[in-house]
Amino acid sequence: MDALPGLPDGLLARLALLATVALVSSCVWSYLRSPLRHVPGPFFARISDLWRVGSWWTGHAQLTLIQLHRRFGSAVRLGPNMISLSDSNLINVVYSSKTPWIKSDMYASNDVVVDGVVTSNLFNTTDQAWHTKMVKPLRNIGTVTKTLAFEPAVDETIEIFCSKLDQMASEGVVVPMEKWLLWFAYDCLHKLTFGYHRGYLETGSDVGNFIKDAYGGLIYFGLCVNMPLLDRFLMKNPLMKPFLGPPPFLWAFQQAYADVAERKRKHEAEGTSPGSSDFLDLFLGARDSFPDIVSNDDVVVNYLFVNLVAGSDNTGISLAAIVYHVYRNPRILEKLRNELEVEKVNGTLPASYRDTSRLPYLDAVVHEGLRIHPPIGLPLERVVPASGWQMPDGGPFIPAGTKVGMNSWVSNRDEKTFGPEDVDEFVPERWMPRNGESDEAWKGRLGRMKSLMLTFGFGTRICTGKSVAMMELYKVVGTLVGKYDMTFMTPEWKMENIWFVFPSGFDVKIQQRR
Ligand code: HEM
Repeated sequence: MDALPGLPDGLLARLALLATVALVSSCVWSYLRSPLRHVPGPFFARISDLWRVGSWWTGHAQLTLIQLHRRFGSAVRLGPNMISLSDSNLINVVYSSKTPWIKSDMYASNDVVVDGVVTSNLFNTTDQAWHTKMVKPLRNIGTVTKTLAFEPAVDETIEIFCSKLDQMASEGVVVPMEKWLLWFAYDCLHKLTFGYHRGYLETGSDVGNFIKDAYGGLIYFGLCVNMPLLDRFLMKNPLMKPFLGPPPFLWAFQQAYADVAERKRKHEAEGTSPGSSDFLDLFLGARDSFPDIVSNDDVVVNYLFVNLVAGSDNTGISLAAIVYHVYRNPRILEKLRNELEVEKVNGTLPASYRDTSRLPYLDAVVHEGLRIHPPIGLPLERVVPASGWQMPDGGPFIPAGTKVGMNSWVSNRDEKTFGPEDVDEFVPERWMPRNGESDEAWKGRLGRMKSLMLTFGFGTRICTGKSVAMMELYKVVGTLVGKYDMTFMTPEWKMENIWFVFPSGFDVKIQQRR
């Protein structure tokens, strides 16, 4: 083969040889000399992150990881510099609030580049000081009282959802339930964020392809999470700019800026102050309490957008998981209906948050769904701090800079915390008092399970939308179970793990109960 024009004869071949030698040496070093060599794991995972990319590619990386932990134990080497942990007690160490370990570089591929500037958000930032500052207004907003102010908007969305279900029930059509629950979650959070529905439920479709675009972004994120180097060669590479097109969600960002401007105009014209019926008003109000943080419209739009993207798929998938498992188990469905009837909660539908959140069996069902099918299906990575970390129970010393993560699909199946019932099965009874268990012992066990379930994250980076999400889950599950029967049209649903574990094939015919 001729040398490339401009390159001396043979230089290309020598460069290729040099690169191969460097790569092979790094693999051999990684395998033989790495300080992590005593942590067991698949052979290829020890030498290259490509092993993780391959596992992700299959679409069921969470199931592979469960199997790996059952084979190798509580610590598994997932990459040359990455360890996965399964012991739910270690959540308190890795995600501790007191001395937080920072998020790893896997999150950086979620940054967007706008006009050449890399922009982070609350979810993906690895800058702990910036996060501590930016999260303050949200912590203030996420109180239970503020969440209750959102309830009428959730009710309105449930009513639209039920009117569509009533219509589909009377037509006898097959309902792809996981899609409708996703549209519910997107519409509900859009209403809570901007004060109006985007129209997913009304039209029964993905308006403006927002959900499809979000899915495309997640595929990219999920790929780079496993090998962050790829992001530096792709999206964050200036040479790739001509091939990338406009930044994702450009039109949705423009719409968000227009919504903020319109709301400010409205308050000015009417002489009103921002209230608390949606996040947009809450953030405009937060400008007074946190003027140095919520300093301009860019910050407000950043908060609103991350809410929408971080919260919608998560809630839709969780709803689908809970509803699927309940309707697949007639015994559980019956027991839940009895509780709703005895407590007279199904007298008023949509079921109220105050009524539904105090029902122990509904609470058990919701937590069991969140435990067995958490929406996020890859480890939440953190970096071991400068002091290094001595693993417990005679494990090896893990040096500073190592990436360590827990996957909630794995830690939520930790038998020590969530057993002795079969941890792979949907058994809400694990959250209920056992025969002969005192009230005090049950409450202690319940509190421990709830605090060690990783579905919403933990510590300083715990989900800021948890109380809003829980309100949606209790109310929607309470309402559906009270109002509808479902007949399954497929033997089983399928799952695809790209970062979120999306279900498909939850096809049912529905009948109104009354
Ligand atoms: C069942 C539903 C939900 C689940 C399971 C869930 C789960 C999570 C998890 C695991 C994290 C932390 C990820 C990490 O450590 O890397 C997170 C962060 C976040 N979630 Fe959620 N989420 C849900 C709903 C929501 C909703 C409804 C909202 C908005 C109202 C929301 C907004 C956020 C934000 C803004 C963050 C970043 C927080 C920070 O780093 O300070 N989430 N969520």
